[in-house]
This record gives sequence, structure tokens and C-alpha cells, in this order.
Amino acid sequence: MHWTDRRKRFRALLAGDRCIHPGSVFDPISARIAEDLGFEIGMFAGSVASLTVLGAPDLIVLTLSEFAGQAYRINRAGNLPLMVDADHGYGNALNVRRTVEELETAGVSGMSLEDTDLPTPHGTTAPRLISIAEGVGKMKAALGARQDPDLCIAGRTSAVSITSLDDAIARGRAYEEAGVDALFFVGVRTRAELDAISEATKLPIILGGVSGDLTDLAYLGARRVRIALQGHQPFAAAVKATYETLKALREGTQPSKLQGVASPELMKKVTRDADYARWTKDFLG
Ligand SMILES: O=C([O-])CC(=O)C(=O)O
Ligand SMILES: [Mg+2]
Repeated sequence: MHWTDRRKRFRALLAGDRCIHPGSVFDPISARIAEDLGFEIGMFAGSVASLTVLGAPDLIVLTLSEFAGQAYRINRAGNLPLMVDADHGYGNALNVRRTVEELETAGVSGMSLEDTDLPTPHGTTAPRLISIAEGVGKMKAALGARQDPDLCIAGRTSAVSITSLDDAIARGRAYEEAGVDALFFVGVRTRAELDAISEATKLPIILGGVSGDLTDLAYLGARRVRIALQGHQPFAAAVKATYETLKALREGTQPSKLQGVASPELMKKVTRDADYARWTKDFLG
């Protein structure tokens, strides 16, 4: 597996001057579709992992092994650099080390580790953050656990919508100081907020959950944003397609009359059928 090659491509994107949208992927076939369509990177979110593996909402009930297992299946299916949302690193700084070991082995190109207090503690009604000191310890643990220096570690914070813009900046600067490769901000709402963050920090920026005038790629690129998430619609689209198909079959529609089913040609493409046909000929006589 050429993990290093794809990690170098991921790093080159962070080091460039453009902002791109990743393809939101959740399994081997979705990752191949994103690659075939020309997405430069794939994104495997924690929420999507919970949906895919457990059929559960994004409440951190998923385990690290389940997450890393699905990330590996995605990675082995193709050649797309994969960014993953490793949530809070599945525990404290020691768990963060383990998270980096498992995800590096699973072939990911980049991962974010966030400073949200997860899973949600008893009795809390709104999201909370861990202290900056604990966040820095987690970032250092992550960097120390990495064996391939090309694996990217992004420090992620939702502080801008939980505490304040100033706190988000303080956290970004502390994680920069700790040595991370990129800063991932969630909850930025306005250009003024992004301008302030960009001004006060140095590293490439990743943005999650943006809308409105924060969706202009040229503007984002000029503010050092290199990756902007667009949500995770492909999984929801797959749910709808499966729902509609099962519903139509249950209501008596003949299989040949179903709408919205992948053609045999598309199925062959996404399963890399031609490779298997060649291997079958070459190795099974
Ligand atoms: O990736 C995002 O847009 C937000 C997030 O953390 C998730 O979905 O798990
Ligand atoms: Mg998440």
C-alpha cells in the first residue's frame, strides 16, 4: 500500500494555495466513486462512521477499533488520500497515542483531534471543551505517536461557537506551538471571524460546517483555508436510495422497473471488475 505517496499528496494540498472540498466517503465503493470523479481527498467523518458501522447517531458510542477498521477498508480500496475525524482521540492523551497508531496503520493521510469534552459528560446540556493544557497534551501525544512524518495531525476546536473567538484563536495558537500540521476550526460563522483566525495563526486551516459567504473557495484560499467540508450528504443519499428501493420492492415493483439503481456498467466500475477478470484469467487459468 502506498500510504506515503498519498500522504505526500495530502501534504502538498495543505502546502498549496487553493481551498478544496473533500469527497465525504464511508466505505470502499464510495471512496472509489470519489476518486473516479476527481476528488483530491476523501473525508471520513465520525458522524458518518457511527452511521455506517453502528447505525447510530454521532454520540461517540463507536469504538476506535471499529473506526480504524472502516478507515482501513476505505484506504485499501483505492488510492485517495483520506482525512479522518478522529473525534477526541477516543479518550485521554494515552488513548490519543493509540488512536494515532491505529489510524496510521489503517493508512489515513490526515486526522483531526478535537478538544471537545467527549463523550458528553453526565449532567451537561451544552458542549464543553477540555482545558488548553489538556488539549496541548493530546496534540503532543499524537505527534509523538506518529511513525510516518508525512502523516498529518490537525488540531481541531469548536471553541468559536462554544466559548469565544478569542478562545478559538488561543487554542489554535497553542496547538500550532505544540507542532501540529494544520488547524481545524468548526463553527466559524462570519468572514470577520475567519479573517481574525487567519490573521492570528500560521498553519493551513481546515473548516467544517460553513455556509453563506464562507463557501467562496477563492476567498477561503486567500485566508489559508485548504480544506472546507461540505457536510456528509453521500451517506444520506445512500440511505434514501436504499429506502426507496426497498419500499418499491415491498410494494410490488418488478426489479427491472426500479428507478435509481446503479447500472451493470457502474457496478463493474466501482467493484474494479476488470482487474478481477484479468486476475482470474492470469491466475486461475
Ligand atoms: O465533519 C463534520 O462536518 C462534523 C463532524 O464532526 C462529523 O460529522 O462527525
Ligand atoms: Mg465528528
